[in-house]
Amino acid sequence: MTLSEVKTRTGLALHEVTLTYPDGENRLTALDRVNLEVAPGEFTAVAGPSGSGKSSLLAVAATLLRPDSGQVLVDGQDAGALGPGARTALRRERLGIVFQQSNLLASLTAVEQLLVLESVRGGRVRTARRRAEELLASVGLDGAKQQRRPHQLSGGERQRVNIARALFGSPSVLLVDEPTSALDHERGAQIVDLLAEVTRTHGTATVMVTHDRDLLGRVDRVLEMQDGRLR
Ligand SMILES: Nc1ncnc2c1ncn2[C@@H]1O[C@H](COP(=O)(O)OP(=O)(O)OP(=O)(O)O)[C@@H](O)[C@H]1O
Repeated sequence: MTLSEVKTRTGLALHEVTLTYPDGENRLTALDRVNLEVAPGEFTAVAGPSGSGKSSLLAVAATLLRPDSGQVLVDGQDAGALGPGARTALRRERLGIVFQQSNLLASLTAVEQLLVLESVRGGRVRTARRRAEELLASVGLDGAKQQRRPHQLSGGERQRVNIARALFGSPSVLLVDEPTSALDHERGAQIVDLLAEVTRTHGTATVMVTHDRDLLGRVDRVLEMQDGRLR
């Protein structure tokens, strides 16, 4: 049994989360008493206008920003109650993050993008390589493409590598920021369908932030962000 199989998975919960930023003399409220629960295997989209707080919501859920008040629970663990080391461990072991901008390393092949995480963690290379290859194949990248560097892949293929990399640590929670912004409609739809599929097969509690309303029919639930409020 692997470590991931013994994880207790309850997904993501935000309770009454408020986040403010400094704004001259005042504070700007980016998140205003936000409540959100996403169960394992559930794919939730958060839509809303520019500046409504979507990226702030993801950053707080990713435990990268600490809210002014309220709780962020990942598999029932209160991120705010953890010290920096334990919070980093929580992020590494339970959270998968797909950023808007592909932040793949230019000099590494697709398979190495995943393995670099494993060498940081000190795992066994051969087992890790097999897992990386299987994951890349499962998101639609065949053997030859797994050996390509980012500039030799299309935007959609790079996004597939990002998704496989986010899944590599067997996360409970998958956070995805505007995954289709660099893609045309058809390729964007394929990426959202892929996210729906990995949410089912990997059982992740998935939250996707998006501007693209045409894609919202493909998710389990759509929530609207407006002026820092979620409904
Ligand atoms: N580091 C920061 N310092 C001060 N204000 C910020 C900071 N980051 C975001 N904001 C403000 O917080 C509010 C929410 O921003 P956020 O980036 O979360 O919105 P968004 O919905 O993701 O927008 P977009 O769709 O344009 O990416 C905005 O008014 C923004 O100007």
